[in-house]
Amino acid sequence: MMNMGGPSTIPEVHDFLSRLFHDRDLIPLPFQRFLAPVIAKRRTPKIEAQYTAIGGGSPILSWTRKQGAEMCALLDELNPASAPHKPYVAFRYASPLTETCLNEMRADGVKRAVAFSQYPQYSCSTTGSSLNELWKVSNDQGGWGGNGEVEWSVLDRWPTHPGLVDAFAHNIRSVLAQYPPEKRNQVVILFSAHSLPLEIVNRGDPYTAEVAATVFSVMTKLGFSNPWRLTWQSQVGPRAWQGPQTSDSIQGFAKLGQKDICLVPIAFTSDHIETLYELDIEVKEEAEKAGVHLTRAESLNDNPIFVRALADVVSTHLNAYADGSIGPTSKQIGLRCPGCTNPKCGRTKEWLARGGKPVTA
Ligand SMILES: C=CC1=C(C)c2cc3[nH]c(cc4nc(cc5[nH]c(cc1n2)c(C)c5CCC(=O)O)C(CCC(=O)O)=C4C)c(C)c3C=C
Ligand code: FES
Ligand SMILES: [Fe+2]
Repeated sequence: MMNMGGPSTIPEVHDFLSRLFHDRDLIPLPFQRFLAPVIAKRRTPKIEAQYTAIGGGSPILSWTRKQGAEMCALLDELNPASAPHKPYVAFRYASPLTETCLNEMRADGVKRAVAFSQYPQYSCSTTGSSLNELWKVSNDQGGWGGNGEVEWSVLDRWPTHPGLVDAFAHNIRSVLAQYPPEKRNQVVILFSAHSLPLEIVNRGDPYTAEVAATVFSVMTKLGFSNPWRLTWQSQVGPRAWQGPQTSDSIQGFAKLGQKDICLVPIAFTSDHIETLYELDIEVKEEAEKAGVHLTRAESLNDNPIFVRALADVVSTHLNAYADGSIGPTSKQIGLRCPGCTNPKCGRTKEWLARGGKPVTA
């Protein structure tokens, strides 16, 4: 289960930010090795305060472990032929890192594994970075797992999986049910996803289109019961990012007289500072000042519909792989972005297409 991860405790915040700012797949900086530590150090107090405000750390590891355990219990029933199934967590910027994950798999003698991205929508800056890291750690000198020790397949995206869409629709309906019937279908459903720098969007990154696909599937499931928009949050730094921004959009709607808004975080499946701090504290305060009554759909976390969806995504993949109707990767992952200049992408994708085996002469 691959994801970015988050600091479970306050003392882990600095190392989390340091790894994040060192990642050239996420943020290519000039003089990265010198600038990354400086920016990470400067940003640490602010981010520590945010994690303190949400209870002293990111809940992502505990949610991921719970999701993994429940998903595998379901998988043992659904796919007895490949049982027992066991979840391993590989975070990009926080513990447990890819290295720890592979060491655990090695100790357990794992021979078959699915690299399962926990980002439903694919971006080269998120899932792509995690896969590049998997290549690096498993292929580096002394690394394990990248030379045929493990038969790998990849679940790189699942933006419109019916179970995922159902889980989002269920959480939205639960919030709408709290409104009086005469207001219920007037509430604006405001889907909010983490933004991307426009350089990445314009390189041809699939993320914005896949997020829009999730949103459209959820609205289809809801029978287009309400007006809706997709907006983008959490931009950092001076570069241009995909807009419109979530907070600006709420202010814009307020000016237009639209004062009932229900926020839906659509590109991350567990709670994290961007829901618990940015949306629930910062954005909510600004909205209230503008006279907007803001509600939020719960994150998917351990929603049973969502956990069943995770099991179904994997089960369907295992069956299709076993009967030969799919290979180790999706067709889509083989196609690099038209503007890609990152040699790591090519190397990782070729290795994954071989199911994690070395090149044979
Ligand atoms: C699908 C989700 C995410 C995308 C896409 C994404 C892209 C992206 N992020 C940054 C920079 C930062 N992100 C930070 C934290 C953070 N990012 C996401 C998700 C996505 N990011 C999450 C869930 C979190 C919080 C982790 C948690 O609490 O569990 C941070 C650190 C916080 C801060 O300093 O503000 C930075 C920096 C870029 C540049 C980027 C696209 C290239
Ligand atoms: S940046 Fe998208 S494939 Fe390299
Ligand atoms: Fe981010």
